[in-house]
Parts: sequence; structure tokens; C-alpha cells
Amino acid sequence: MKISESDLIINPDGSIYHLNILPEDVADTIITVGDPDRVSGVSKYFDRIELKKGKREFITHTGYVGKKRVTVLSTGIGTDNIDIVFNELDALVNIDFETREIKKDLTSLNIIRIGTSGAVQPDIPMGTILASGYGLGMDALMNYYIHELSGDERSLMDDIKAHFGHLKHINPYLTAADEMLLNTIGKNLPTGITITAPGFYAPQGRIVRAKNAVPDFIGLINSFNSGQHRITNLEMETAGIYALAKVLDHKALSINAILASRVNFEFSNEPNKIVEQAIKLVLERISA
Ligand SMILES: O=P(O)(O)O[C@H]1O[C@H](CO)[C@@H](O)[C@H]1O
Ligand SMILES: O=c1cc[nH]c(=O)[nH]1
Repeated sequence: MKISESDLIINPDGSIYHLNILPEDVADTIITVGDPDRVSGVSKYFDRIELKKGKREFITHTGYVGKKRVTVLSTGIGTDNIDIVFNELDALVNIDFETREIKKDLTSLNIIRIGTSGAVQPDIPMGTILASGYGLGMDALMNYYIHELSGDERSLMDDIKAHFGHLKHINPYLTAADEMLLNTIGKNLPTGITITAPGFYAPQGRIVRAKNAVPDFIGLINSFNSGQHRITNLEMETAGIYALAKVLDHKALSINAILASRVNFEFSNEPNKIVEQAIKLVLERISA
């Protein structure tokens, strides 16, 4: 079935609407980062850069790490942007732009986020590089998609609903990391449940001047447990990435550079150093 011109917008040069890139510009291994400036922080380690393109906050560099072709792409902040990036990446590989039809042979991308995050457990200090075992969304993105839970996700979700059920403004969603990526790129890293919040301040329990509606949100978050599972950190994209990757049949893993300890009220004075360590770790493991 032909996808309409208003559902899938292709620019006059054949590129996809927001990302402004062509199907051939995308590698099968993709690193996403929030900060557009972090794209060159990743591609500076490429052995060869093939292309640099961009529009708005969506900057793309594609090149080679050893023999592996890799795309690094910035998403900007938030799961509203993840909606755009994931639908457009999927269209670039799985829709024929000439016929506007879904291809017969679908491509499953390997997508690794390198992001920054704040820890909510006292034993996860600033400087930790953490792999998200699960993404728990507190934002509204997945209210708009059909998203099914595996058995494992369902039992964890039951405990999450019991713990957070009194917060009537949220409809949380949960997705596990891709197991293969977790066991390779995320090997031996600390893991846990990452909460994806729809904001940086009150939605992450920060108190500045406005009054927060949820008292002691950090305490509520870090007191959750379900078997060996606990919530380790907060950021703003991972749950959307995991959920849309699953819906669209891609593989995803989120690697978090922990810049803040929310329980110790600390924020790193060397954030770039921690991010750099996360970038190097991911690139070494991608090219191994
Ligand atoms: O450093 P990035 O990847 O942007 O990730 C984190 O930093 C931003 C907030 O400062 C949010 O996007 C959050 O998820
Ligand atoms: O605490 C933090 C740190 C980085 N990014 C976030 O979203 N939260």
C-alpha cells in the first residue's frame, strides 16, 4: 500500500523531512546522542568520515570505525524528538522512497544511545557508565502506539504500577534493552531500570523555584524494587528509544554517562570527561 505524501514527507532532493538525509546515508549501526555537539565528539574517532549533514537539532555524520560503517546522529532532547528520529530512520531503511511502499525485506538496525543521566542510587556514583536494562517511560509517547509487553516485562510492570499507581497523571510504559546488545556493548557494565522523564526539573524531582506536585519523587523512585530489579537513573530519551525500537523491530541499547548523583546532591565538574569515556567504550566495543 502506498504511503501518502502527508504521512511520509520526502523533501524534493529525496531526503526525509526532518533528518534531511537520504536512504544511502544511513549505516546499519547507529549511535544516537542528545546533544548535537556530541556528534563530532563521536565522529572524531572515526577512521574516515563519509558525510556530514543536518537540519535543526538533527546532525548526522556517517563514516567508518575500522571496517564497520557507523552513523552518529543527534536526537535533541526528549521523546517527542525520538518519535521523529525513529520513524524517519525506519522509513529510510524500510520504505521504498520511489514507490512509497514498505519493502519486502526489512532491515533491523542496531541503535546505541550514548547519553547523559543522573543516578538515583547511592552506590552509583558520578562517573559511572551504566547500561539501561529497561527503559521506563513516564512521558506520553507510547499512549499513541500499540506496544505489547513480553512476559518478563509484564510482571515487572505490575510491580511498577503498584508502586507508582497513585500518580494519576502518568501511564508508564516499559521495554527491555536488546539482549544481544546488552551482552556485547553493555557487557559487565552496571545495569538497572532507567526512567525517561518528560522534563529535566520537577519531572526528575528537581526543586528550584516552582513547587513540585509530587513530594520526594527521588525517594519514591529509588525505593522501588521488584526481585533483583531497581531504578538506577533518570534521563529523557531511553524509554522512547527502547519502545519504538521494539515496535519497529530494531535493536536498541542505551549507555548512560552518569553526570549527577541525585541522592548526594552532586553534579560533575568534569562532564565531558565522563561522556568521552562512554564514547570510547562504545566505539571500541562496536568495532571489536
Ligand atoms: O546528554 P543527552 O543525550 O542529551 O541526555 C540527557 O541530557 C539532556 C538533559 O540535559 C536530556 O536529553 C537527557 O536525556
Ligand atoms: O540528572 C540528569 C543529568 C543529565 N540528564 C538528565 O536528564 N538528568
